[in-house]
Amino acid sequence: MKMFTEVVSKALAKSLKLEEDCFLNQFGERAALQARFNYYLCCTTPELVLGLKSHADGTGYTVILQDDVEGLQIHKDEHWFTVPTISDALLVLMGDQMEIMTNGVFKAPVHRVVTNSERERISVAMFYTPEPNKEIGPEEGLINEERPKLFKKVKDYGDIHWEYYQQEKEALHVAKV
Ligand SMILES: O=C(O)CCC(=O)C(=O)O
Ligand SMILES: [Fe+2]
Repeated sequence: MKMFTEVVSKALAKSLKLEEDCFLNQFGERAALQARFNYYLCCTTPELVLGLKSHADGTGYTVILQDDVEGLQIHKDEHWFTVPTISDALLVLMGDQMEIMTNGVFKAPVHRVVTNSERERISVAMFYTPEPNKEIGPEEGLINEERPKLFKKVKDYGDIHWEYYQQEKEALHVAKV
């Protein structure tokens, strides 16, 4: 997985015409990679019960492996879109900290998981987060007259995000200029 995050972080940097190690440098040598196994039971009233409430991740980015049962949905333009399941594919979902590092070019999508009455669902989410105590902030190359600096430097943003998540609040405004 470490190798995977290196490849992805470099590709993301190159796609924005930035120096390829810039995000890896922000994540730091001791960047954290934590896995969570999610098990969603069948639910007889899926219209009433969510598997996971709506949120944006506090990570740098999250790598998700889904089984063949749909359930993950992304919020865009006031609609929920179901993410298709593709066998053996890894889904890379931007987290708030990539939104900060890219000065808002990449957005951390709000997402949720719905339940279904016929099949249980399992997913593995790997949370890739900058190393503890390391300051991260917008890449200089993504700040200009048209796109002024949108975010301040922050550290341990994952902890701040968790506090807000518990209270059902979004945390990103804390990092806004
Ligand atoms: O189960 C999924 O597909 C997504 C899980 C998720 O969003 C999370 O664990 O933060
Ligand atoms: Fe998530």
